[in-house]
Amino acid sequence: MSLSEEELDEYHDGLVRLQNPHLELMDQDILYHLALGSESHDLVEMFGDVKFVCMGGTPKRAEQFAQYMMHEIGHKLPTGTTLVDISQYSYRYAMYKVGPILSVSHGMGIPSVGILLHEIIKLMYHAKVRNPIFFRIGTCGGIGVDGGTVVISEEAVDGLGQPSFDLPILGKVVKRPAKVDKRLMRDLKLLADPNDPYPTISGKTMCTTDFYEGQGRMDGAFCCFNEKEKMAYLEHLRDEGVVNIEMESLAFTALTHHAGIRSAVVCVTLLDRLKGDQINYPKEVLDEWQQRPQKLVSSYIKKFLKKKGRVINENFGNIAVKSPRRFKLVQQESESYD
Ligand SMILES: O=P(O)(O)O[C@@H]1C[C@H](O)[C@@H](CO)O1
Ligand SMILES: O=c1cc[nH]c(=O)[nH]1
Repeated sequence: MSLSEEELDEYHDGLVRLQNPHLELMDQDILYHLALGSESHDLVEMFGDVKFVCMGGTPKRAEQFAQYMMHEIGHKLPTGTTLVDISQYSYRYAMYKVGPILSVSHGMGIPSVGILLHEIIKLMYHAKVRNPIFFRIGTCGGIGVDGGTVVISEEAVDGLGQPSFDLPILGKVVKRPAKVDKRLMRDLKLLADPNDPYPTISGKTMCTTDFYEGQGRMDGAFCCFNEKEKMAYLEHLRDEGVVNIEMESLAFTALTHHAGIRSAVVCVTLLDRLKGDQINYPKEVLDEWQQRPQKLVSSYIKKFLKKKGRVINENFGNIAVKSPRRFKLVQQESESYD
């Protein structure tokens, strides 16, 4: 059961609550896929000032977003240090911290983002983070919209059009509603720059468990339908209000909502699926497109920090830096951003 609005309101302190009584009984909690632990690391010291958790599929995007945000908020690293992947020894996900921003890769698909969310939500809990906001910054296929369009998800549905994340647990299907935070979604929409040479729209996102047949593609190793059937399906999706298809929004919105964490999904379309299956734009074009959702999320973060009286162009919080022997944290200025 998710926390109701009233229950959330009771938690004035904004701390992340876990709905798992068993964790309290454990001596330590090993966040295995992040290469972190509640006893081996001082998680409050390392992550206590996090306000934004931004996720995308690839390690490269996580690093690029961290570098970009470093520039955008004027975050300075101590002389002689570089940004490091805090989770590099997990060999699974990549994670960078830039002041109040965590930039993490989630891999492809619901199982991968689901595992990461369990551990990141526990990380928020152990670190005593208050009121964090999560973003998925991704790519997708558009339905009736050109490549390069930025899509903010209004709702997420599965491949059968159901707005819930259904997970078999102990032999029974547990349904968790895939709810987008409407206020966050509207705030993001208002931040779209009318001078951008590309549209920013919102709509229904379909989240599939496959990139090929599951998204109605005919260019996979297998295909069990013909062009006419495919087009009828994609046009049906369009008529149902689906504007894009990707592979993580369902678990992302459902698990953040279940944890009482505000979240939004912002993806760029890499093609219009009504026009084809293959992504054949030049790499430079695709790279530029992938920066578009980052720009929107950056506008939100910068506006938020300004509103909270945090001056852009100052150094923020704790950052992970490389030391000759091991990662260590350099304490700069510990602040909370709730
Ligand atoms: O965030 P990314 O670009 O990984 O999102 C989509 C959905 C899948 O993870 C992947 C398929 O190419 O891209
Ligand atoms: O078509 C696409 C493009 C990116 N990601 C997807 O899941 N589908």
